[in-house]
Amino acid sequence: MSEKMVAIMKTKPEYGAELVEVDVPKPGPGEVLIKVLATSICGTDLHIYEWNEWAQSRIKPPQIMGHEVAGEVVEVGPGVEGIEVGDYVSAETHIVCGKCYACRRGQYHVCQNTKIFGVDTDGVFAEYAIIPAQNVWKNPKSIPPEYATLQEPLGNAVDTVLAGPIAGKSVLITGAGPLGLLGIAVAKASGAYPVIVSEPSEFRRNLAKKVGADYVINPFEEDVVKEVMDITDGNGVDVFLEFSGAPKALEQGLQAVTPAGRVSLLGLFPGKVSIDFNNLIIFKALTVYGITGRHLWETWYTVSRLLQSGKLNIDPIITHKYKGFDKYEEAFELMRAGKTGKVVFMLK
Ligand SMILES: NC(=O)C1=CN([C@@H]2O[C@H](COP(=O)(O)OP(=O)(O)OC[C@H]3O[C@@H](n4cnc5c(N)ncnc54)[C@H](O)[C@@H]3O)[C@@H](O)[C@H]2O)C=CC1
Ligand SMILES: CC(=O)[C@H](N)C(=O)O
Ligand SMILES: [Zn+2]
Ligand SMILES: [Zn+2]
Repeated sequence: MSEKMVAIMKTKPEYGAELVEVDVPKPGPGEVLIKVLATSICGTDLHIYEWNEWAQSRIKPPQIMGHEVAGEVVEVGPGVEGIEVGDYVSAETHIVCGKCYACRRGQYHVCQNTKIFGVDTDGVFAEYAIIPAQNVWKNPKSIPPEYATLQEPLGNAVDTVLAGPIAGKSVLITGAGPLGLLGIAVAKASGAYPVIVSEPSEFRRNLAKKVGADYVINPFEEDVVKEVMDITDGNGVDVFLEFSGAPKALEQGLQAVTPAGRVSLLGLFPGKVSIDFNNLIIFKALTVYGITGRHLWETWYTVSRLLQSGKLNIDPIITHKYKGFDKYEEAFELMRAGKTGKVVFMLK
């Protein structure tokens, strides 16, 4: 193994990133070193690349980017047990403390001391990467690296879709970005029908149909609520899954969900949102879930088994696969333009 490696690094507190050559890191106590086989871009990486307000408040350059990964363990640090050189792994991004009130209640996804690797530490957009041993997830060889790297965002989609009963339920999904597209795949694999998707981008509405959406709506040109009512004989949908972070979509979904229906909210809104709570939530007796991260480790088992079942139609979602990191600027610009589903860097 060479002592140097290539990495995509946020080198400066400004727009963009650089492809740099750095030392291959050594795993410390409780850490493993992996050779990266595949890694994929998350919307959060785009925020860091664009250097938006949130990124400026959280990221401390210089720092290697990226947090979605599949790789092979090449070195194990002192004190690590149960992980061997050669293991094929992915990683949970939330580094949790195990000591806080949330962790002690088993609610690790809302650990009050969460650190996120690739956000608060060096990440995985590199030939090799350090992963805390407590965050390592072992993959079966049957899951190819380009799927295995998507397990982390698939976990967000699984927690959103499967927060309540879904088989045989009518569903509205607002937002068919990478996460909404994964949500469509999970909903269809889980027996939902019809799955109605509201998405302003034609490119992404077409992707939604390829993934299995039964109906697609352009919210900028059609009346979402009317379309949903027409499709559901005036009843509304049983389940509303919000993946856009658009306040208008939230309001439309709350109007379109049937009384006593279920709502899962994953999308992050640009700021405070004004909602008619009395008429859209309380008098409709809705069950509303806030979704963040992944339940550890239950969600990872669900994601892995869904992938192994072969029922998740995620091939159309992987719209761009790059060999190595050389075209990383093109990848980020295409993502920024909304012209992608998931973008994967293959390093095998
Ligand atoms: N809660 C959590 O743990 C996490 C939340 N997120 C959030 O989930 C959301 C989805 O993530 P990505 O797919 O990566 O985001 P994205 O920004 O790529 O996709 C959002 C989609 O919503 C669409 N959209 C915009 N306005 C709309 C409207 N009025 N109606 C319907 N669709 C509309 C956009 O065209 C876009 O395709 C984002 O807000 C992201 O910040 C992402 C990761 C974790
Ligand atoms: C911050 C992230 O983007 C990450 N995917 C998460 O689930 O927290
Ligand atoms: Zn992410
Ligand atoms: Zn904790």
